[in-house]
Amino acid sequence: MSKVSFEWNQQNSFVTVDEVNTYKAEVASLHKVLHNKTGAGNEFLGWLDWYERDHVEELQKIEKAAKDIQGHSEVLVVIGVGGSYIGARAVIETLQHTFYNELPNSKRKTPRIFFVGNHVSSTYLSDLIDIIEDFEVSINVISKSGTTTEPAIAFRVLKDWMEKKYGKAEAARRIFVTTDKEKGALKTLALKENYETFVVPDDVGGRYSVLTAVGLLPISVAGINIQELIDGAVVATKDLRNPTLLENDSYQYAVLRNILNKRGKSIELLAYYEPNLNYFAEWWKQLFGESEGKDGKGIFPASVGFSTDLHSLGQYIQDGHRHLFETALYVEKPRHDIIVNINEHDLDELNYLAGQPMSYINQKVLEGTTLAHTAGNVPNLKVTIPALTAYHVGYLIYFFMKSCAMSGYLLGVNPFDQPGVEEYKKNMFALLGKPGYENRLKN
Ligand SMILES: O=P(O)(O)OC[C@H]1O[C@H](O)[C@H](O)[C@@H](O)[C@@H]1O
Repeated sequence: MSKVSFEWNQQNSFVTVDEVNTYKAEVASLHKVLHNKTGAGNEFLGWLDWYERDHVEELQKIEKAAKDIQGHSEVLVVIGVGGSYIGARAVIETLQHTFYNELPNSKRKTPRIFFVGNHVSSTYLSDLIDIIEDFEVSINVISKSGTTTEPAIAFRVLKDWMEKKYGKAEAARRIFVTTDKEKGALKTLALKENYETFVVPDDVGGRYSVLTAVGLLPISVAGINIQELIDGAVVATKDLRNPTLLENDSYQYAVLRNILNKRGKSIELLAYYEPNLNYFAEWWKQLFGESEGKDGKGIFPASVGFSTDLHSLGQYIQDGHRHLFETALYVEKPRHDIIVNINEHDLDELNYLAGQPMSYINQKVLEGTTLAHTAGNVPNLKVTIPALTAYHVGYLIYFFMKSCAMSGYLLGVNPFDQPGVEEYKKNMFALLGKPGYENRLKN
């Protein structure tokens, strides 16, 4: 089976093999640091070989809960933010029908999935309640800490709404909690209310947790085969354990990023050509942004959807400030293809494309863009995905997580913490009058 692969060449990346190879020894040594778990953030390396361990029971428990939800619910509301939100959404949107929630019941056999608790918009929450009102609903509330404000507020409102709609006992049967195995407010509440619980492993940080219960329950409810996702991640775990730089795609990607960053290319654009990858790019942004953006360092991760953004941001990318490099996500085989038809009158002058599949045209968009952007001094890298299947997406997720760990270590930061995100929270708590924060804004 063909695999997810990272491709770069001197012509497009402006980096030579010799330059990459100067990192050979450092990468080999950081590989040991990573796998022997002796580096910064080593308490959060559970994901590194998580997939190879025996998770039969856990996956069965997730699949059973997903079946129950599918059986009695037309809607699943997923409450969470950051790593407790984006991963599940990324995988569902990547693998499911583009218009999944809009599909009529005859075409969508699994519940609609709505996400909330990832901001503090009252309009969104109230519109959500409006749209789910007449449906049978279940909730999966996800929070590793169990105390994050955004999901906590949404859950407080929706718990109340569920209890009014169903009564306490039936609401409890429809509320599924994913949190720490023993501590935190959500765990305490789950015990008190008798909610079914799923565990966020201690040694896996939020942004590395999509292929644990955090992402797998909503993904399974959406009808996606979670075993195939894990299978892909298992193969990636094996493939990307190779310490030799030029034989390890994830390490090459990490090195290329670091070389380009040192040359002042401080913004990376993840460019996707399938709209289904929109939320995958959001997941990738959290992964790299929170992992590397610290100590005054890091590449700012941004994303662009092509060809859409070629008609807006394309101008800047081609001609603006030269601090960009681009990594294309190329899907070799789309889920569906359409052949351009011939037209007798050819008023749109497209007959030269008649008989061609749209995927061929999309591929030429990518090739033309790569040529244009490299000519405009935007180095280009490429990740090829054979097809958007659960297996390949599982592989791709692991590829990026492994790259990110190595990339962070090469940069000299701890890729597994996120101290910076606490700042706004402390100010917000002080401004809201939360006890204990009274002195925060005094000077
Ligand atoms: O799962 P939770 O504890 O609710 O955390 C959810 C998210 O919020 C935090 O502020 C962090 O920035 C993220 O890394 C984390 O994924």
